[in-house]
Amino acid sequence: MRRITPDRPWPLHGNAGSRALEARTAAALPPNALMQRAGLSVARLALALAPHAQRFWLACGPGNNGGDGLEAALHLARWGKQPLVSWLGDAGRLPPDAQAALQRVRAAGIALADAPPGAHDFAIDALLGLGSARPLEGRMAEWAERMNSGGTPVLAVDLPSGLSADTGRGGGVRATHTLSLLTLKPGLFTGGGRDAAGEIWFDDLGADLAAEPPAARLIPQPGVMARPHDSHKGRFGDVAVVGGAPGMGGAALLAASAALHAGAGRVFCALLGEPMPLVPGQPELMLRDWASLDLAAMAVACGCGGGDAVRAVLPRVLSTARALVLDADALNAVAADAALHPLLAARPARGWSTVLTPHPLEAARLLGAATQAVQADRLASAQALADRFRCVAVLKGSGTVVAAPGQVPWINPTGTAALATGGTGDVLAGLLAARLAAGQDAFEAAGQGVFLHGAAADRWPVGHSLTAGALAKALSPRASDQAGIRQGC
Ligand SMILES: NC(=O)C1=CN([C@@H]2O[C@H](COP(=O)(O)OP(=O)(O)OC[C@H]3O[C@@H](n4cnc5c(N)ncnc54)[C@H](O)[C@@H]3O)[C@@H](O)[C@H]2O)[C@@H](O)CC1
Ligand SMILES: Nc1ncnc2c1ncn2[C@@H]1O[C@H](COP(=O)(O)OP(=O)(O)O)[C@@H](O)[C@H]1O
Ligand SMILES: [K+]
Repeated sequence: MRRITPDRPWPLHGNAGSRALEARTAAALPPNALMQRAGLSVARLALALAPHAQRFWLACGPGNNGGDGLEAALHLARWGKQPLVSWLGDAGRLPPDAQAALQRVRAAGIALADAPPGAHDFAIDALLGLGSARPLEGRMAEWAERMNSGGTPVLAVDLPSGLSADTGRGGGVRATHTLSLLTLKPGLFTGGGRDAAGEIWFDDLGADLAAEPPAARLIPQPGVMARPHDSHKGRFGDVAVVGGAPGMGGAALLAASAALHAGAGRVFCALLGEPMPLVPGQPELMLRDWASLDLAAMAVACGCGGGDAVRAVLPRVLSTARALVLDADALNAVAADAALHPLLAARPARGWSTVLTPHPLEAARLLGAATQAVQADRLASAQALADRFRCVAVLKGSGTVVAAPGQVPWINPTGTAALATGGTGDVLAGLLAARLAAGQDAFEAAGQGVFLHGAAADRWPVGHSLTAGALAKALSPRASDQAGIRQGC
């Protein structure tokens, strides 16, 4: 068992993959062994998290997730703790493993209540796991609410009850810790999952994770891109930011600043239709008329604050830029103008890379769907975007998803709601363009870029508000170096 950190590209398995691995693992073990392992693991983590707690409330549901809770109660009782078991199952309809656990609990003389205890020191949520099929209601909803408002730590068994393993939708219990069993589930890391799950722990219970293809992977900590002594600015590539329509120049300048701080060799900025401003404090930026830029020789970030003006430049951008990040108004223009789609679709055949960086509303426009539908299954939505436009799609938000045709999607474990402030998306676009300019593969650049963008927010000092301008400056490779980001992926 271990706490999950982004030290490797952890495979994530959804409901079907987890069930397949469960069947495979259980088949190689004596009856009930898997659930007994699960129960022991839950009890050990509960004890480690709260060594001085006495009263452990175990809220156990009607299936095997409840069975895990019952097995945990047996261990806690053996270790001299007081297990307070509330159970809302039906003995006649229990699956066999949970039935065996119930008999063992009864044989041990542990009482089963049909209501929560009056007081407890620690709560274990074993109401629902993979079998969660509909929103919590009735007693289950009441018990979940009791855990949420109980003022104690809450350890969710396998999943916070009500949360979809596949999508991170739904929910009910808001755990402080989740012990994911057999597999790590994508729903823990995206959408509502990160808020519901708290700190994530994992026990594979002996499963061979490689035996089942993952639905996604967690982005691991990238290594620092080496800058050899014998190098010059040409080696790190040129970035051009094309955007910043009247009144929105700041967005383009933020992207340009991010590209600069992320290590691009030279950064050009073309503001659409606005007189050339001076950029105080950022003299390194080269402000140019967009028509004068040799887009074929640069990585281009297009659309940051582009307004309607970006529509006019997109045909040339799409048919000349070899490495391209499309953000914000460029995405809205693509969504609104089907005539641009063939230009976008023609890019992969020319060996050119494209990264789309929509937030959920922009993704919804591109897919012709509602934002809610996009958020309801973020992995599927990102994959649909990638497949439709044959590019790398970065669906932003909590647990950003990075998808590409024929690839296992990434989910980003870094970043917080501190990023929910104007301009941080422009910063991401500039950062990704800098990585493309350095010659990185687009899928890898997108994955590593979103990781570093979120990581910069994660190490933001408490009490200092995060602004996009300051975030851009915190992207320097040395800043992540100081935070110990050294391992390769
Ligand atoms: N079979 C085994 O030996 C093992 C099972 N494991 C556990 O088993 C879990 C999966 O077990 P199950 O497939 O039995 O599923 P669950 O225990 O998650 O729930 C299934 C039951 O809940 C009911 N249900 C679903 N949604 C409900 C709702 N909103 N309100 C009320 N009832 C609802 C279903 O009708 C069904 O009776 C995993 O998440 C994991 O915790 C693992 O620990 C590994 C070992
Ligand atoms: N709650 C959150 N948790 C993690 N990351 C977030 C959260 N909210 C926003 N972000 C990140 O902040 C950035 C915001 O981008 P975007 O919505 O395009 O903002 P803007 O258009 O103002 O630049 C994205 O990288 C997104 O993933
Ligand atoms: K649970």
